[in-house]
Amino acid sequence: MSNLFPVTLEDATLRRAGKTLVGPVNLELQAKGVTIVIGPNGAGKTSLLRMMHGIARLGEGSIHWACPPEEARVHQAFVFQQPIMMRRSVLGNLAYPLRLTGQSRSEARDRATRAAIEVGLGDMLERPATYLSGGERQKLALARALVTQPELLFLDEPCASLDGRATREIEEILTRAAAAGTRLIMSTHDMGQARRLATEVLFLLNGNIHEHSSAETFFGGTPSPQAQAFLNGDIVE
Ligand SMILES: Nc1ncnc2c1ncn2[C@@H]1O[C@H](COP(=O)(O)OP(=O)(O)OP(=O)(O)O)[C@@H](O)[C@H]1O
Repeated sequence: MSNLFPVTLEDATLRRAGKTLVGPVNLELQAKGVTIVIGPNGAGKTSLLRMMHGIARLGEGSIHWACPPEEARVHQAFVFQQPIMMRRSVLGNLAYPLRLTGQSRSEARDRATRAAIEVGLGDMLERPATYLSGGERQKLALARALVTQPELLFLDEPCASLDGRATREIEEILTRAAAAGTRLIMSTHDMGQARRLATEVLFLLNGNIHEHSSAETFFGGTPSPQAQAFLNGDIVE
């Protein structure tokens, strides 16, 4: 069970160059589940995730975690659409964050090896991360994010440029992480993926949350008219 939740956003707003990218957002997220963030291009999905994680500095309003903010920071991780790899082996990429938390070289190596096996990279331990395929890189990025056992994991379209097989494998890893208690907040353009993973949905329009509902309500036929239009593939503005 997470110590970070509930998290409450009060009029949280992100601005850049005089433009409001997202907000004011008022939202409370509970400790359990998989929150899928969807909406048209430019609706503010990435901006919302970055603002919540703290990579993008809040302009106005506030974000309250159930624990001190420094603690909340330590217990969360972020996976980007384009994974950033260190110029090290698969094992080196996975061991590095563990070394930063103070684990000994051999502890970090053992844990990193298990983490690689868990995501199906067990036979590539010594391969330079820069030699990996797109799907393998994203699995490594996920393993690296999960290896320190975060309570909350943000993911920004992690399967955007992956084929069906890699997408399925990533979804299996995410499903296992969620079952093991990691709270997931993830944006996607793939409505099939949203249906497969979501327990609740945040539907964004024009930088704001237009709808926050359970996956059952959202996909079960009773979303708002704009959300229904989006699900139908209509252009929504
Ligand atoms: N650093 C920035 N400076 C100025 N404008 C930005 C910046 N980052 C994003 N934007 C703008 O903010 C809006 C929201 O962008 P964001 O990437 O959050 O949307 P999104 O829903 O994730 O879009 P997509 O589905 O296309 O990835 C867009 O109009 C975008 O052009």
